[in-house]
Amino acid sequence: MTHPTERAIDRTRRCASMDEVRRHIDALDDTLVPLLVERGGYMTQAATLKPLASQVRDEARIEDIVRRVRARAAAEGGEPDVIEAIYRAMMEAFIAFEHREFDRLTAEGRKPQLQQETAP
Ligand SMILES: C=C(O[C@@H]1C=C(C(=O)O)C=C[C@H]1O)C(=O)O
Repeated sequence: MTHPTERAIDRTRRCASMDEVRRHIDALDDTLVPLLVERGGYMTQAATLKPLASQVRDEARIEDIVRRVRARAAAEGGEPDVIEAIYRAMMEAFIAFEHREFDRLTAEGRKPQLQQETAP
């Protein structure tokens, strides 16, 4: 259980101007974007490992992630509905990227072939 003083919401600084607000937002985006890029790298890995394009979108996994991040948002003093909306939009963008990666890797012949495709 997260200690109340360790919640993310409690790290938000009180600002006296919009300039200050935006400086804090820019600094957080400098942390967030590299993490999102790193997360995207796993879409390429997933595209390599999934044998079928129909496996790129995994509804059960999406709902597991939504459940998990909603709970984490609440524990951090945030809004579960806001975090869910961000995550659903992010995962749609990543699924589209994973489909592009799946197609690219297939075209480049860098995906392991399915058993039935390699059988004589
Ligand atoms: C990375 C995966 O592929 C897709 C992308 C997901 C994500 O962005 O977390 C989740 C589920 C899948 O629809 C996966 O199956 O885990």
